[in-house]
Amino acid sequence: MARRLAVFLLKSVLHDHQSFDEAFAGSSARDAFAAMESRDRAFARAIATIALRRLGQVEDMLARFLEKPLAADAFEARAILIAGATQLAFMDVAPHAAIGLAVEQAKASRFSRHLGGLINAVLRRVSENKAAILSEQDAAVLNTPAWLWERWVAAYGEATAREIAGAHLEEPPLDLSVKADAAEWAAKLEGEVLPWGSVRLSHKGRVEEIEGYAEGAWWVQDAAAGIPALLLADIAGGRVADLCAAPGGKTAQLAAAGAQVTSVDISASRLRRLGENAARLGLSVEIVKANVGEWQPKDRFDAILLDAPCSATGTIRRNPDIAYLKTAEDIAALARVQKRLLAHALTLLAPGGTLVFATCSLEPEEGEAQIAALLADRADVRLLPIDAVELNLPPEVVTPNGCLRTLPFHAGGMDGFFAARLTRS
Ligand SMILES: C[S@@+](CC[C@H](N)C(=O)[O-])C[C@H]1O[C@@H](n2cnc3c(N)ncnc32)[C@H](O)[C@@H]1O
Repeated sequence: MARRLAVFLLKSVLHDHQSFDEAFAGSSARDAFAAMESRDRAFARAIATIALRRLGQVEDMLARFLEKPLAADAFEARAILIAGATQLAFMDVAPHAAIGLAVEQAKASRFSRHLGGLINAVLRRVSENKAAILSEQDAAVLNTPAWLWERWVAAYGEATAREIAGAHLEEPPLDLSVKADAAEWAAKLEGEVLPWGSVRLSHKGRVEEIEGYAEGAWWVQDAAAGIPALLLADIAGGRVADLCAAPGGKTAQLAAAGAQVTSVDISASRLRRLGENAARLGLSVEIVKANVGEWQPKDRFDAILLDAPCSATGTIRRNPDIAYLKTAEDIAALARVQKRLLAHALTLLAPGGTLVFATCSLEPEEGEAQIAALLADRADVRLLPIDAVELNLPPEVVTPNGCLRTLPFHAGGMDGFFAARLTRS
């Protein structure tokens, strides 16, 4: 059953272009997967996630033994082959189990029944030849879609692009943001406190079962995602707008720092989650459903955090499906949205106030270039440079002009984030 779910998840992402998390969440509502034990679901998730992290290598292996490419409508057989080869090459699953169950699954399906023999032959050859193939593959290049590889080489140089791609192969740790007493919680949970206050756990389990979850002592948030809110210093008692706020990781930080927070988002369902999260954490925030590009509050804000919608290529390590769901056109379209939201957000800032613009993208159009264009355009807007020492940040995450640029391999692994701190006269 685990293999069937893994194949369903791979088909959902690679063929139906659905997000992995949506497909995984939706799968439990399907009769076929409803009764699965959580251990099997976790194994299915592992197969599909590793397959997406290593997709280029896996497809390269398969192509070596397929006499001709599979027909376009053989997407189920393709997913069965990918799941099977992933188990053989990257999960140390016994060949008779990985191959036998793949063939069984194909034979039980009216779409793939006729390909059972081919699947058997190809997976056998993968199993026999995997060590030799792995030793000659260029994992970084193969596992990064070509258009992203070209962009990252252009933006960061080849050596850094290789480090980015390398980080995408690693299973990320679980990072928490803590309401208070990070050191105490790190000790209790046997984690470590990172210098800017996030707590990192190496062991994983169901988040809801970890001590402190139910009492609202902490929430899950990548260590890099925890930095933008810290850039708004001295906000206790101030009026702060968190724009594009749901599900509320940064809202929680701002509220825990003592600000009066107004959280704005366009999505009702995501705002519902924000409300639930704030309630669990015992934090009080004002929630507004609005389009940030048009929102007209009564008063201006002392501080604003705009965590704009973006391509999220900085989160590929946590969400490897993103590499196969996003396109270059998405980046251009999102950059236009960000420009509009940022221009409007600046109108909501009190003169002399501070605005942090953030995206979890590796693409300069959604970060460095966005801010360079704004500063060239607007004499009334100024960059307030970030000082790594001020927040105990590793020096490599601050750019020469004082913006935040984290990359997935920084600090033992973190999301790729960009942030700029601005003020308006
Ligand atoms: C990167 S996520 C925000 C994550 C959030 N800041 C956190 O820390 O938990 C971007 C959010 O922008 C919202 N969004 C997208 N376009 C919007 C718009 N025009 N106005 C308001 N919210 C928008 C999405 O619904 C999504 O929740």
